[in-house]
Amino acid sequence: MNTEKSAALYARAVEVMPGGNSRTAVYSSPYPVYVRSGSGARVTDVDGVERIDFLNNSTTLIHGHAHPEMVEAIAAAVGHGTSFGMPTPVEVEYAEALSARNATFEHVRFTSSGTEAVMMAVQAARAHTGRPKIAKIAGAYHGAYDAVAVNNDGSGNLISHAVTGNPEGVVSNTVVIPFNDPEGSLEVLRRHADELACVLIDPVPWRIGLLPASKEWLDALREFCDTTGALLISDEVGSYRVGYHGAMELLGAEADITVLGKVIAAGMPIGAVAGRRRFMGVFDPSKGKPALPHSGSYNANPVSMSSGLASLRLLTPEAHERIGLLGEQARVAMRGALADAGLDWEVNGLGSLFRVVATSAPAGYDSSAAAMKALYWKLLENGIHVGDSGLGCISTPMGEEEVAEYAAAFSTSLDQVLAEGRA
Ligand SMILES: Cc1ncc(COP(=O)(O)O)c(/C=N\OC[C@@H]2NC(=O)[C@H](CON)NC2=O)c1O
Repeated sequence: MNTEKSAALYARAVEVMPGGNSRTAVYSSPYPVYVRSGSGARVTDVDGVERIDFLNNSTTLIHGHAHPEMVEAIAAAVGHGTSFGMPTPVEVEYAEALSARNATFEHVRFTSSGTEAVMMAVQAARAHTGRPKIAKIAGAYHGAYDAVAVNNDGSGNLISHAVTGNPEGVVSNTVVIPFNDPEGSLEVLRRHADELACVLIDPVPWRIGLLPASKEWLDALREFCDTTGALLISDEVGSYRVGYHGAMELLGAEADITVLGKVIAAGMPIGAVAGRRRFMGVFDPSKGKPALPHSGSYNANPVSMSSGLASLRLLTPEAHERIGLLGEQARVAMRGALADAGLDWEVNGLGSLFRVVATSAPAGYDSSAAAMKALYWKLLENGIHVGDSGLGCISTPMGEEEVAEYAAAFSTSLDQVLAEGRA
């Protein structure tokens, strides 16, 4: 596989950036493949190699690359100015459209990333309740905010290990609960009940396997929060795309506050906090100094707002259903290829999201992760881009042809990985 130009770019990058990188998720060893452009479901790298993009920037690009309606909306917005020290009409229009997506989105507020939206949702819960502690799922990822950068690496154990440098004063206010384990979760939550501001969950947490939350577990969390006054926060930055009204509605549950990002603008920087009025009131500056002041130079900038409005217009119930069916086709095809290869790996996901979970190391590989990384590179050689930890998704420009191409490449790449392990 020709990656000469990527190698040359990386050699320059390491001179001016730590490890030549600005985003851990896009680093690959020995160096990442650099992309030149994207169009629809396909991307072209700097060496001219075209691939079908099933990663879509960590599932953000639900309408693929350079969708004509998205480009038109963003270009028109840019032509009138990229940001202002005043609100713009499109912020109101987009807030109305987003609020209409779910009955619990009574009030919405915009940020420029999912990380910021998680941070503001947690701070809102702390401001509303006056309590310091938060609970999160063991192993789940919620972005870079230090209060949630605790036990977020997919390990799943209940030890509150944290990212390097996270101070004890932060880590001690974050407790972790076992995913989809009602009794185990309640045992932890009851121990901290009078100090808990919120229970923060991802209803389809990708780092611990991309399995959906069970109704039993969600009901147990809902009842705990109703009883103790802690807020139930659903972080749907990644999982919102599983249903027109979002993941919690699809799973038969309700959150007090929902965090959104990625697909709600599908390409421009975005984050959103959407919740019941009584909880969002901490942000309200119209009745004197707000309990929780919150600003950000690009919050609700008209380019992101226009991108968001275009994305929601394209995200119809029919579009959701179609990409959900294609997601299931991809999951079934991958399970068949793994069975044919004699591998016990899992294929999980919901709707248009999927993830291959390497559960064992094939012959010749010293870990399942090493085999997964080998599969990532083989798929790149075979014309497919998907996450190096197995995460992938369907975009609206895709059809059965792209899924068939993916299935064929997945089967071929799997055989090549196993053959190399045996060699
Ligand atoms: C549930 C959830 N909450 C918050 C965030 C942060 O949003 P962001 O600041 O807009 O990236 C995210 C962001 N990205 O998650 C997808 C994926 N998750 C990851 O763990 C990796 C990083 O490590 N491999 N990179 C990714 O982009 C998220 O999934």
